[in-house]
Amino acid sequence: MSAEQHDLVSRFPAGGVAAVQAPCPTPSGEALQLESISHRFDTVTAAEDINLSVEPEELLCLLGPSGCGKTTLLRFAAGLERPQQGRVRIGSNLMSDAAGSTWTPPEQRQVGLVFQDAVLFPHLSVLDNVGFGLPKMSAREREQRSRALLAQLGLAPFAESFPHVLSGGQQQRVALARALAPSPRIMLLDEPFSGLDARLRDRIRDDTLHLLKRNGTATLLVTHDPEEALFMADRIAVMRDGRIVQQGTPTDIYCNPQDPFVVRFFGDVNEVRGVVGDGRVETPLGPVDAGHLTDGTNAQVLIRPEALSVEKRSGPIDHSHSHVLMSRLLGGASFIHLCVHQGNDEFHMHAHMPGVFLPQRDDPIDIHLDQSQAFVFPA
Ligand SMILES: Nc1ncnc2c1ncn2[C@@H]1O[C@H](COP(=O)(O)OP(=O)(O)OP(=O)(O)O)[C@@H](O)[C@H]1O
Repeated sequence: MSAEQHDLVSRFPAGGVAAVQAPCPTPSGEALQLESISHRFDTVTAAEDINLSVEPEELLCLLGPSGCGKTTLLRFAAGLERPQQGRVRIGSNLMSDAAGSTWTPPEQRQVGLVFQDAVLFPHLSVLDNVGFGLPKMSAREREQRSRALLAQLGLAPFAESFPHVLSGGQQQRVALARALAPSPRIMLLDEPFSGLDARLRDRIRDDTLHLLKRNGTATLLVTHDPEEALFMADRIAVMRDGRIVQQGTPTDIYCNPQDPFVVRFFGDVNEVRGVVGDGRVETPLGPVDAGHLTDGTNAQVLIRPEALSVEKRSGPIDHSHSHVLMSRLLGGASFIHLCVHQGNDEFHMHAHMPGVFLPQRDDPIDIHLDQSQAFVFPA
């Protein structure tokens, strides 16, 4: 537990949730709004004119590489840091305004905070940890609410246990239940699954998603993991260097990326350069529609490996034709290294094929391109 997290837990209950008597009514308008937020730490721009809102019941993922400013935005929402410019609203209430004197401390914001570490009270039972943020409820109501949340997370048998006997994943679920217990206006989750091993992480993500949706809780989730964002989010905001590069539904972001950074951030890509002619760019896999780019523009074409469909050709080994370099089974998909020919040029490309498809080294192949996963940008 970091010193700051210890302080937070001591200052206000439930690991960052202000104590409330009963579930809050759903606020009108956005659950959270960050308006024109800018902030610098010395020479680092952590936030540059950020405008972001989370709707009631919506789960918004802030996605980006380490150091891009995700946690800083979450801290502005929680009231753990004051932005140098801009405003923060929770529900219809102004929480902070850099231009004026408005400032609401974290314990009065009715937010639920969950960090990468569970930060439980070691001397309290699981049940009492979850009920800690509900001091104004009767003991009976508090117990009912806590047990109901524990049951939703499969933790009912551990209600009387103490945190030290729980696994890391179970502790993280208790932290979630505790943050949710007072029905916060918004849950702020900062990489809550990143300390868990892969299989456990998948289960807890799934449990968390269902819990948040069942409770209709607006949530801002910070993550650097694109798969996690796709799995969890109703909407994703992709960040880089303190700026939001693109925001939209997971399908928008994945299938209609507006910037090469967004394409690359979601995984491996095959890159080809060319010049737009007749509204297209010639690639070793055939012509790709250049969209709005005008003829003569130098272009980069980013092609996702799953856009390549590989078929084995019958016939002898012929290195003047596209062929297989190596195949690996990844589990649900196969990863194939290809030598792709275009005239006298050779390109090393990657293909993902569903299921078990493992052509041998040197096998001659035909390749079909799914243009919906090929994206053209100015070079
Ligand atoms: N209190 C601080 N003092 C100085 N620089 C800071 C402070 N807090 C954050 N920064 C810097 O601001 C930038 C954004 O940091 P932030 O923690 O918000 O990024 P992040 O995207 O959450 O990264 P990570 O995923 O690694 O946590 C980084 O360059 C970081 O070093």
